[in-house]
Formats: sequence, structure tokens, C-alpha cells
Amino acid sequence: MSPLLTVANLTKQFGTQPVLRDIAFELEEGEVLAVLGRSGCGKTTLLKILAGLEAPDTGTLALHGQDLRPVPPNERQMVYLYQEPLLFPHLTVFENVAFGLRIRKAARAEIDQQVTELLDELDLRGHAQKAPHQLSGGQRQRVSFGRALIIRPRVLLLDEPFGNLDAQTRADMQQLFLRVSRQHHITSLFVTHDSREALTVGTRFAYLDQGQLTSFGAVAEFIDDPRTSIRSELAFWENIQQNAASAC
Ligand SMILES: Nc1ncnc2c1ncn2[C@@H]1O[C@H](COP(=O)(O)OP(=O)(O)OP(=O)(O)O)[C@@H](O)[C@H]1O
Repeated sequence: MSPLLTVANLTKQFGTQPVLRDIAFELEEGEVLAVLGRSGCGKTTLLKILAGLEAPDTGTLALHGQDLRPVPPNERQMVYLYQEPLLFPHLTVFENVAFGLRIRKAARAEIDQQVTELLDELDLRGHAQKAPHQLSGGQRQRVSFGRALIIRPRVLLLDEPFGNLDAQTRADMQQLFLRVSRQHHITSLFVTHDSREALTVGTRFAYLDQGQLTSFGAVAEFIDDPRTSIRSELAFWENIQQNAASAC
């Protein structure tokens, strides 16, 4: 059977500026491809092309072998999540999560059951009747996850989803993402500039630099590649630890 998502020879240029150069990768069901990339590397453009919000200049993308290029964004079964959660301000948390089922005309009992279960999984049960403005940033991002997951997307596209959160909330959200991803067997492309986040959430790893994507066969290769700077970060922390120990 063909992989869930296949991307080949993808290029994109804005004016004379090449933004994506010959991107190719495959994603199997249940995998989380963590893509590490610095600001301006082309990550948002890549995710927008996958979501159908931008057209590539060349290349192919397929979901289980089906060409995605003619498929409009709302029929791609992919959900694009970014830093700022997009919620309906006038709807409660419950109704924000229920929205995708309501427009699909699901039965009321089914909506109640599925939304309640999902709110529990996302630790949002006590917030069901609140409006988005009554929530913290981390809680809003959890509601945003709920809105995405309720429609059982084939692929989640995550663009620095925890970038606006403080370090502790960010770490909590990474753990929640891991738990929910495994439970629902979610396939994701998770783009981040934070190598620790990439290592935490990824089952596979890639590096995007100036529009060129390098995929790694094993986590050790990702860590050892000088372009990811992970080894030098580790050395920095080891140094700090040694200095602290010798000062004692
Ligand atoms: N619609 C557009 N028109 C012209 N240039 C664009 C357009 N969208 C993006 N670019 C350019 O393409 C390059 C990559 O942009 P992109 O938004 O994909 O980067 P990014 O990796 O997501 O960066 P950041 O993390 O800062 O958001 C940038 O140099 C940007 O200026």
C-alpha cells in the first residue's frame, strides 16, 4: 500500500526568490515528522501548500496515492494549526469543539458523547461552558486541538503550535500532544525551530534550510548533523553543568 502522504519534486518561488527547492518526503500513518527549521526557511509555505492554501510551482503531492493538487482545502482532510489558535469568540469551548460535527449534521447524542470524551482527554472538562477569552493561551491551544481532532483528520499540519506559550506550558502541551497523538494514531507534520521540541514530539526527523529539506533515517543522524546544532547545544548545557559542579 502507498504511504499516507507522498510529496515529490515540490518547488515554490515568490517572484525571483526560490522558497522551496525540490522537496520530497513520505509519511506513513501514525508518524510524526518533526521538521526543524529557522525563521524564513520556508516552513509555512510548505504547510500551506500541503493544506491547499498555496499552489506549488512544480511537484506532486498525494494522499494514499491520490493526487491532492485538484482537491480543495476543505476536502483534503488535513488540518492546519498554527501559533494563534483560531476559535469562534462567541461560542463556548464545547461549541467550538462541536462545530465540525454540527456542520456535518451529526446526531445530537453522538456530538455530546464525542465532544465530552475529547474535552476529557484534553483536560478541558471544567471549561466546557467558558468563552475563549476566559481561557489561558495553553487552554485555547487545547481547544484548537479539539476542533481539529473531532473531525478525525488524515494529517495534522502544525506550524510552531506552541510558540507563544511559556516554557512550562509548552512542555505540558508537548506531552499532551504525544498522548493524544498516540491514542488517536494521528499522522502529523510538526514544524518547529526548537530542537528539543522536535526530539520530544517526532517519530521521524527532518531539517529545512533555505527551502531544502533533509530527512534523517535515524534520530542519531539528526542529532549529529552539524546543521541542526543539537550537538553544540548539548555541549553548551554539559559545560554549564560541569562549571556549576566545579563551583560547588
Ligand atoms: N506570499 C508571499 N509573497 C512573497 N514572498 C513570500 C510570500 N510568502 C512567503 N514569502 C517569502 O518566502 C520566504 C519563506 O516564508 P515562510 O513564511 O514560508 O517562512 P517561515 O519559515 O514560515 O518563516 P517564519 O518562521 O519566520 O514564519 C520568506 O523569505 C518570505 O518573505
